[in-house]
Amino acid sequence: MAAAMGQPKEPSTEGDVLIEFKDVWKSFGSKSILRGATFKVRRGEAVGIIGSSGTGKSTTLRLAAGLLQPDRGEVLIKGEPRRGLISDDDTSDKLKVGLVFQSGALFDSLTVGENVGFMLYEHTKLPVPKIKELVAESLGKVGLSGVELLYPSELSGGMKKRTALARAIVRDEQHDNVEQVIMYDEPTAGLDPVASTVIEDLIRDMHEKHGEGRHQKQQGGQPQQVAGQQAAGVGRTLGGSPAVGYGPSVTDKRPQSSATQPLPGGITSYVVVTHQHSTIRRAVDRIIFLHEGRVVWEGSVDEFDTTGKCQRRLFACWPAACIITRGCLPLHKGR
Ligand SMILES: Nc1ncnc2c1ncn2[C@@H]1O[C@H](COP(=O)(O)OP(=O)(O)OP(=O)(O)O)[C@@H](O)[C@H]1O
Repeated sequence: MAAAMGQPKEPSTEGDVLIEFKDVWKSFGSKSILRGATFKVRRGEAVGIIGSSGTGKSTTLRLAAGLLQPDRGEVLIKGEPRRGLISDDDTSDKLKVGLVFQSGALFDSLTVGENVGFMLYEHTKLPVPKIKELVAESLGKVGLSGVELLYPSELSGGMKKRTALARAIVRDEQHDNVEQVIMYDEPTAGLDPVASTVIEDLIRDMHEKHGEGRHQKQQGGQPQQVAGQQAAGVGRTLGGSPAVGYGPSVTDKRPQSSATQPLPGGITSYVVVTHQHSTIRRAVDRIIFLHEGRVVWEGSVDEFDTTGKCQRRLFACWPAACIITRGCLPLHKGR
């Protein structure tokens, strides 16, 4: 169920910052895409990244997930700079950053069960029955119980997206209980309104049941597992090649902010790139507006509706291929 809309969670301490972009620049050939992007994702947040087509939203997610490296600037993971790509980076024992691709990036030649369990089959020594159990559990969480033996070609668009979600959250929490941020790249693109709603509510639900909702209940102290609750997690779903960089890792034992002490293995925060109003409405608390490679506005969904007419105009015309009034944006620079 979607949480109350437009109530941004704004954890206040720097200890709550999980991902930080500091003046990040990225070009592809002669095309300059990100030009000084700066923002933070904090513990407990549901963030939406919006902006016109080609402005660098997916590139931003790939940088955060360690699939790309910035040309300039830094991507900090819990305050530590990512060094290199995810495969040789050492921040993964502090925070897992999972990416759910727009296409789902499922392997057509593998069954749904094999797709969902891919990371566990390839990168753990778990016995097959255990993996099947975890896969079934994960599919159950996205409402797809019993489809293990189907192939992606037999699934509807919405089912493919749910399978991709199931793959993102499948994990063996006993061996991998690091808190995590999931990045969803246009999770509802191409779906009808009903199927979109299912995905939007799933995203919100998985976060609340397996991440932030559990943090709220904890009264400080050391991270602990809530009895009887299954932690959802994320393996990295990387660049169409989910084989990269998954494996057992260690819980971050550094001190955390006591107000929002994370439980291990939870979906701590998530970031959604979307062009869909409904996704912003149902699944997001805070918006980051990217334009021409920079963050030009940040704020809650409510603020986006109510602060100046400029934002309203942008929101109203977005996501159509509207022409963003150049003189308008600098008046409303992000805070
Ligand atoms: N690996 C790459 N090599 C070359 N160009 C790339 C690469 N990845 C992205 N680009 C280019 O960078 C630009 C930004 O792409 P990106 O996918 O980040 O935009 P976006 O804001 O997510 O767009 P959309 O909303 O249309 O998905 C595009 O022009 C794209 O063609």
